Amino acid sequence: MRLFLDLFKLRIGFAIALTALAGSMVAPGTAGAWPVAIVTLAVLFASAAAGAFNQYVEADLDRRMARTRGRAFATGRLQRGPTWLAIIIAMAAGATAAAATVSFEAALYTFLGAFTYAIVYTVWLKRATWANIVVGGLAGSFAVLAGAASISPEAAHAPLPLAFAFILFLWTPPHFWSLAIVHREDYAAAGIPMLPVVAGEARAARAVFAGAVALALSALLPLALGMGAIYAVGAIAGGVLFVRAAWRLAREPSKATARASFRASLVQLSLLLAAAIADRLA
Ligand code: HEM
Ligand SMILES: CC(C)=CCC/C(C)=C/CC/C(C)=C/COP(=O)(O)OP(=O)(O)O
Repeated sequence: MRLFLDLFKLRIGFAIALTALAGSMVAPGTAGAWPVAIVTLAVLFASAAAGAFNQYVEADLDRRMARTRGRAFATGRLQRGPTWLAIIIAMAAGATAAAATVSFEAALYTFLGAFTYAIVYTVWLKRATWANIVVGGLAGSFAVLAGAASISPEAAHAPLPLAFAFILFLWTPPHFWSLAIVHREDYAAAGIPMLPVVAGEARAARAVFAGAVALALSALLPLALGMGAIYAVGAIAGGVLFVRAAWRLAREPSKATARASFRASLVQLSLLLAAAIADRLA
């Protein structure tokens, strides 16, 4: 069970699936429960495939980092080879095909989300530039658009889904840079140019703070586009929480303040997505 959760990064998968569900809820129009359920599950499976692919490709890196040393491909508990590659590709293809039964756009964005994480971020950018995560953040944006496309092809490009896609894009860098400060030595040892490694802890901490402020402000944008009071409470509470944690990190960069900022990013996103869904159900 533990192996399964870790191999497919299922906790992250559930967050991505919740993101897609929120995308479908804020999209204009209504559809049956089926298309929404199919696309939400397709995003979960596509994310699982991309997460397993990431570990398949990074077995060498994972062995050099304390946090990831115990992963199945890194320890050799699972053998790298054609069988696992086939399973991973089949999962991604199956997820994209399932989304295609709903609409071309739903399939396109599900595919692009997994492709951005698995290929653009993991293979092309992660080892090459500190901006890896800025581009990689588009993966979360695609989850929003995939969810919105479960309502109708045009719904994915309506103002509210686009606003939430933008919010996810802004969310990812301060989310990840907080954690990268905690594990800076790990990334340095593995030779990965994450921001705290190339720019130092203090500048990375200031970037987290600036990112959290931009995020908290952008989270207000949906209020101008029709979201109501329930969303306002979740977006403002989450924003205040994350900005406060990021401020403490910027003032006093340390592993403890960075860990608190990472946790605050997860609470902020959960509050924002849950509030968006509740607002639409109310
Ligand atoms: C390319 C962009 C991203 C990067 C590089 C990134 C990086 C990370 C890392 C390194 C962890 C540590 C978890 C582990 O040990 O596996 C993590 C945790 C987490 N991330 Fe992200 N993340 C990204 C995007 C996202 C997105 C878009 C979401 C959700 C919408 C998300 C949700 C989460 C959650 C829920 C956790 C906690 C999981 C746990 O406790 O195991 N992340 N992230
Ligand atoms: C629409 C759709 C299917 C979207 C899926 C996108 C997705 C799963 C994004 C998550 C990105 C992520 C968990 C990165 C982990 O970083 P890392 O792999 O560098 O972390 P590590 O050091 O723990 O391996």
